[in-house]
Amino acid sequence: MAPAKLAPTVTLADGREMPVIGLGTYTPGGQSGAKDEHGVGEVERAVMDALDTGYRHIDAALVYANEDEVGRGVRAKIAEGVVRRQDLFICTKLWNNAHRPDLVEAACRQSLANLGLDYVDLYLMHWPTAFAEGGELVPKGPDGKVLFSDVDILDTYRAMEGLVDKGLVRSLGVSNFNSAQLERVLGACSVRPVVNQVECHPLFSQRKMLALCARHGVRVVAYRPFGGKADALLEDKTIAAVGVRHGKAPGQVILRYLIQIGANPIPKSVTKSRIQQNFDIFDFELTEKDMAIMDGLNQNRRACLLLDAAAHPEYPFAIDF
Ligand SMILES: NC(=O)C1=CN([C@@H]2O[C@H](COP(=O)(O)OP(=O)(O)OC[C@H]3O[C@@H](n4cnc5c(N)ncnc54)[C@H](OP(=O)(O)O)[C@@H]3O)[C@@H](O)[C@H]2O)C=CC1
Ligand SMILES: O=C1CO[C@H](CO)[C@@H](O)[C@@H]1O
Repeated sequence: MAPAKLAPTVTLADGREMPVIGLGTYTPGGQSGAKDEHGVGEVERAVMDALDTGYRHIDAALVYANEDEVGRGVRAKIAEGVVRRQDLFICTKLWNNAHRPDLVEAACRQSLANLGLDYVDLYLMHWPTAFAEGGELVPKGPDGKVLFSDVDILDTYRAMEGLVDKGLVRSLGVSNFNSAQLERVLGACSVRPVVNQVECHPLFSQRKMLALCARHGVRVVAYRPFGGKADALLEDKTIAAVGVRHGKAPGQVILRYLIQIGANPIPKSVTKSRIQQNFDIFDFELTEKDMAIMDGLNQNRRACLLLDAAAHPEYPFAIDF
């Protein structure tokens, strides 16, 4: 097989390189997702298709309950000689029920065991909201309310810093942090967070977060780049019209837009043709006029509300950004 053409990379604040686009792996339902006739899970297959296509950046999380599939896909392509571990950028995330400092290393080791890898390139605090520690991913009381914990985000982050010293993790970052939470970490850390992974798409373009992150040398990784089903961005006529001028599909216009505003999208797909389409965005550029049209779609509207944490004192979306 001819070597795949790779995506450009951005240099993170710690000097490491991150491919500007990654593959998302969140499938509602996680591991229970479809398997093919050979018993290969849809996410495992998607990861293999993505690596064949040229993706080198994969976004995973413990809570997606499919790190094992991600790992199998990655290891299969390493074994085939399609990729080398050192050329990959694998991200995974610490879940809310393991924020207590003494639990952080075990949670990271669990992710590494699930993935079958010795280290990840990026480890994120998934949400800034600690849940009650222990077994359940979303622990609930008898009244059905989510049980929280009062572990401070700085204590969790400091424990994550220890993972870098131990070689389990190359870079650190956060996710779903608002401006105050991000600046608090930046003001107190010894290992700087290089990424804040947040929702970002044409309806929620995150210009303020992008500007803040740029000032601090933090990259914005754009999750839910297509805005979610309810928003039907992929069927939006304005975006489609921009695409027609470039011979590109709406999804490609959206991904290009995100990259041109300085965000790094991680579109999820388990469909080979879409995985390929989403990667085929490096042969065109949106013009200033296209960008103005796309900017005009912003409604400051989130799709991902993290409702399980809505009553948490650190709920991130209670302030402007
Ligand atoms: N940090 C956080 O809190 C969060 C992180 N994430 C991360 O971001 C990733 C992406 O976000 P996600 O919520 O999955 O949503 P996306 O915006 O990536 O949308 C995924 C959906 O779009 C479909 N799709 C993908 N490409 C195309 C295409 N070219 N044409 C038409 N349809 C397409 C997929 O279908 P199909 O798969 O069937 O092809 C799937 O239904 C996640 O997978 C996860 O890794 C997401 C949410 C929160
Ligand atoms: O990463 C994630 C994937 O999507 C979920 C549902 O919207 C989020 O809750 C979560 O943060």
